[in-house]
Amino acid sequence: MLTIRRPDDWHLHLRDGAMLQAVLPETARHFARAIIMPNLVPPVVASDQAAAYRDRILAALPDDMKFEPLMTLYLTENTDPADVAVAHASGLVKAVKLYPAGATTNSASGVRDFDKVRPVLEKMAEIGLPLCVHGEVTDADIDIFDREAVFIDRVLDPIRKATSGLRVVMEHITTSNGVEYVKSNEKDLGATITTHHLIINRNHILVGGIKPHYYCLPVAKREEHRLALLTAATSGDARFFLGTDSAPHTDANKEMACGCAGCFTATNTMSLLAEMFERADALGKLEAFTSLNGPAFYRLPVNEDTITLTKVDEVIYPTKIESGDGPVTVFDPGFPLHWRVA
Ligand SMILES: NC(=O)N[C@@H](CC(=O)O)C(=O)O
Ligand SMILES: [Zn+2]
Ligand SMILES: [Zn+2]
Repeated sequence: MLTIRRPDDWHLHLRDGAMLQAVLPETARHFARAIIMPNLVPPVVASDQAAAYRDRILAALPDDMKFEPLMTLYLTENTDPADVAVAHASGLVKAVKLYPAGATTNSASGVRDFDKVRPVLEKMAEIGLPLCVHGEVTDADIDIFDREAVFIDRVLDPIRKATSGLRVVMEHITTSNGVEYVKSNEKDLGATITTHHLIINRNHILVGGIKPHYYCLPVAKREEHRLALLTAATSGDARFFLGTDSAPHTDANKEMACGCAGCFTATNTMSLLAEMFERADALGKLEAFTSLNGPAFYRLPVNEDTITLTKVDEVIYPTKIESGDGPVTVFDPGFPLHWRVA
C-alpha cells in the first residue's frame, strides 16, 4: 500500500463539448488540479475565452467530484501583454502556452516570428507568469526525431537568454537533450514528462506494424532517451514533474491514413506510473514527481488530501471510453498493471 498527496497533472487536454464531458471524470477521479491546454478550435487566446472555457469545464464536472482547472492562454503574435497581466493578477491564468506554428495538433495560430512576442515574454518575466513550451522546430529540413534538440539550441536557449527572469516549462520532454538542458539551469526552468514517454520508445510505434495509439508529438525517441526520462522522473529532482499530455482523439481520427497525434492516458496514469517507478525501485519518489514538484514550480500549495494505491493481482481498466464523438482508446502499455488507486 502506498499513500501519497493527491497528484496534479501539469499538462492536460480536456477538449470541449462531448469529449470534455467524457474525459473530465477520468482525470478528476484521481487528480486535484491540471494545467489545461488551450489548443481548442478556435484556440483560447484571450482571458475572456479562458474564463468561459473554465466555466464549461466546471459545468461538465460530475456533482460528486472536485477538480480545479488551471487555465492557460495560447500565445499568438497578437497576444496583448496587458490582457495577460490582468488575467494573471486575477488568478484566472496560471501559464501561457507557446506552440511554434504547425508543430502539433491545432497549432496553426502559433508563433512564427519570435520577435513579435517579445513584449509579452518581457511582461511575463516581470510578473513571474510561466511560459509552457511545445519544444519542437517545424523546419521541413529537420528530421522529426531531431526537432526537440534543435529547438533547444535555436529557439529556447536564445529566448531564455534574451528574456532574463522568464520562467519556462519545457513540456513533454522526450530526449536526453531536454533532460540535460533542464539540469544545466539552476533556476526558472522545469520540465514536464508524460506517462507514455516513460514507457514507450520509437520501436513500440513502428515494429511489427504501425501502432497509431502510440503516436504522439513529440514522437517517442530511441530507448536511450526513454531511459534518460525515467532516470529524471524517478530522481526526485524538483525540476521534473508529471504532465500527462493525455490527449484524447476518437479512434476514427487515430486509425486512419493521416492519424492524429496524442495518447490518452488519463484513465490509468497513476497505475502506469506506480508500475514504472516500482520497476525503477523508486516508488518512494512517486509523490515528488506527481504531487510535490509541480506545485513548487508553479508556486502553488500542495494538495492537502491524499490518494492510496494498493497492490492487486491485476488492475482492470477499460480499453476504451465512450464519448459522444466516438470511442477513445485508453493507453495500453502492453503489460499488466498492479497498483490500483483505491
Ligand atoms: N501531444 C500530442 O500528440 N497531441 C496534443 C498536442 C500536443 O501536446 O502537442 C493534442 O492536442 O492532441
Ligand atoms: Zn505539445
Ligand atoms: Zn499536449
